[in-house]
Amino acid sequence: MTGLDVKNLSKSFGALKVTDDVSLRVEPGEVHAIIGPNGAGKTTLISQLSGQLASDAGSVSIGDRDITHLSMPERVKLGLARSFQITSILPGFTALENVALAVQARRGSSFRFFGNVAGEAELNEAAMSALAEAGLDDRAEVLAKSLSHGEHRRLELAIALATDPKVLLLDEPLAGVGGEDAEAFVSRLQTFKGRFTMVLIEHDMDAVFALADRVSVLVYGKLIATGKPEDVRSDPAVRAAYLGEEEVA
Ligand SMILES: Nc1ncnc2c1ncn2[C@@H]1O[C@H](COP(=O)(O)OP(=O)(O)OP(=O)(O)O)[C@@H](O)[C@H]1O
Repeated sequence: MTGLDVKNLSKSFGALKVTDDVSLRVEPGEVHAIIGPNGAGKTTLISQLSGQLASDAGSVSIGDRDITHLSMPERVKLGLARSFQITSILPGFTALENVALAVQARRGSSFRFFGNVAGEAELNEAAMSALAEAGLDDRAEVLAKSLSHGEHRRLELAIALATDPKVLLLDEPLAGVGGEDAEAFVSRLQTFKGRFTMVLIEHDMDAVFALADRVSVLVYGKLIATGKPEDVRSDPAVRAAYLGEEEVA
């Protein structure tokens, strides 16, 4: 199992310091949630971890490998996957074809377009297994553009799983997913616990408290607390800065 080490990471947009000297150790196998009010810098931080956004300062390591200067595809090959923006879904292709492309990308084979991909039984088998893990195998032949919002989310998860992640970055997986679908999605994510490390950004506090081993709280780009969910929930500084605000709302 592989952990993630984040040291003194910062990013500014113009005069706005969006992440400010963030240091964080995500233990191997842990589900680590990052919570915080709107605009706190959570998505920016995930983008810095995934390599979509270059940091102004600081370092990121996966296991003992420093990946600070690696591109996103290089990070994916080392096992750091981001759902849900790792690959944009191709609406005119089936769920299976979308996942098959991710399998192919992981294997580092050149980006051959369809015809070849659909014909490769072994590739399809790996893609089907990722689809099944995301609960979407019965929709394998459906065009991505015909999937519901909840199914899209599951397709994005399947695409991330197809890269065989060691560390999975989940950026608001429940956004726009409601009710029973959300509960089913949380249960699905729970089945991945212990298989790989997860960093989760999520506004749905029920999901956070159901999934996270530890929680870090980001406010105005700074981490103000890290700890077990129950400790963070009762931390006065956190309540004042964030959770209290939700209750008032
Ligand atoms: N590319 C960019 N250029 C300029 N400002 C940006 C850019 N990306 C983000 N910001 C600003 O940085 C701040 C943090 O944004 P970010 O999306 O990281 O926050 P967040 O915690 O994920 O918010 P939310 O919970 O609302 O998704 C915001 O004020 C946002 O407007």
